Amino acid sequence: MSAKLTAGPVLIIGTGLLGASLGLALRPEVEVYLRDSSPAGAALARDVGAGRTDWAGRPEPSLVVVATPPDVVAEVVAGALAEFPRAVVTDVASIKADVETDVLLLAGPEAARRYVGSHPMAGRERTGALAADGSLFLGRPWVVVPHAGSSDEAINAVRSLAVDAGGVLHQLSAREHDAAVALVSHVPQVVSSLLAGRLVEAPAGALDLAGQGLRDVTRIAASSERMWTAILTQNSAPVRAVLAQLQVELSGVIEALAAAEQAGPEAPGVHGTLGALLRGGNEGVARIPGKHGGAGTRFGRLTVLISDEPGQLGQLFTDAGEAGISIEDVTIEHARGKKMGMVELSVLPAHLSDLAAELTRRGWRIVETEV
Ligand SMILES: NC(=O)C1=CN([C@@H]2O[C@H](COP(=O)(O)OP(=O)(O)OC[C@H]3O[C@@H](n4cnc5c(N)ncnc54)[C@H](O)[C@@H]3O)[C@@H](O)[C@H]2O)C=CC1
Ligand SMILES: O=C(O)C(=O)Cc1ccc(O)cc1
Repeated sequence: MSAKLTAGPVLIIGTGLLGASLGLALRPEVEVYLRDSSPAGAALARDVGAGRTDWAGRPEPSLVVVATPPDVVAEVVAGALAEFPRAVVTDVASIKADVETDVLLLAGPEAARRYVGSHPMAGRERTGALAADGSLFLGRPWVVVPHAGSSDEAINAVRSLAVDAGGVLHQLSAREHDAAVALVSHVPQVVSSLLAGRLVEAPAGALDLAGQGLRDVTRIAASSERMWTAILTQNSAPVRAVLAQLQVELSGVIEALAAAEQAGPEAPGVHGTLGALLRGGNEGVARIPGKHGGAGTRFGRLTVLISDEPGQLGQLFTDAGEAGISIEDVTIEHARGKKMGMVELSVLPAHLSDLAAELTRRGWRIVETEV
């Protein structure tokens, strides 16, 4: 018996990162067909195991998932509604209101009863099937976005798809969705790109000093130009609204720094403005849900120096395991040009001092602990 709710076959149109990852997540229990405007793109997704390309003449898909770039999603959805008159059709585009309006216009209200938008909040900075990963959606929010005319059957099929892929269900209207992702996804992309853009002409000597902080806030600046220009222009009003708020606050910070420059660091208002900036950041970051989806868990962090030799990392994990302490997260930073690196282990704060003591006893060099 299939362990999935989705009966299939599922046709995935657009077999890049998202489409191929979804195929991998659904197979082998669900039969997956692949289609892409690039035959090489479809063949690549087939070769990574995301589904079959030789599906002509086989049973019609019961569900079509459109995973093309966002600017062509609406026309591809409308085409699928016409080509497969019994299938439910969804898409995974990062913006929803624009797509919904265009699908209703292109397909008409009757066919559009079989359309429900969706958006898995999971991705990577890389595109294409070679970067696909069947566990991409595990434990990540998956927003189901019905429109007023979506049928219950279509809504249930798309909710089942999200669950089968391992996602955590959320349901919002297209407008609610677009406002939410402007704040949590689209503006972060703009801010990350703006900051990373400042690095283009930075002296190499300055970049050599870069630490984890810069890497954290610029990771998504490596994202696809084509996809993100389409997302930003299709969600322009909500993104602009958040950026305008940032602009006001940024002007306040610039004014405070100008006052410090002219009248000294103790000039009236300077500490108040900068303190409010930092406090707001502390409060905001504490509200981001933890990796398991609940309220944000604050972990203690412990940084260990390791030499760049085979087996060091495995030994470190073994030693932590033997101390009976579960590692919640890990980041590794290699020291450029040196045969060593820093491993930052995140653990529950109550376990931090025990772990530090045990690792020190076993000969590890602890560089920093932070509650
Ligand atoms: N990359 C990410 O992190 C995330 C992306 N999304 C959404 O997923 C969708 C796909 O993004 P990716 O997989 O990253 O892009 P991608 O560039 O890896 O894949 C898109 C695929 O669609 C194909 N394609 C383009 N036009 C087509 C058409 N008219 N008909 C059939 N195939 C066509 C391309 O050849 C390509 O293989 C986008 O709508 C994006 O907003 C959603 C969540 C995360
Ligand atoms: O890399 C990350 O942190 C992401 O959150 C990726 C992402 C990119 C685009 C989306 O529409 C949804 C998720």
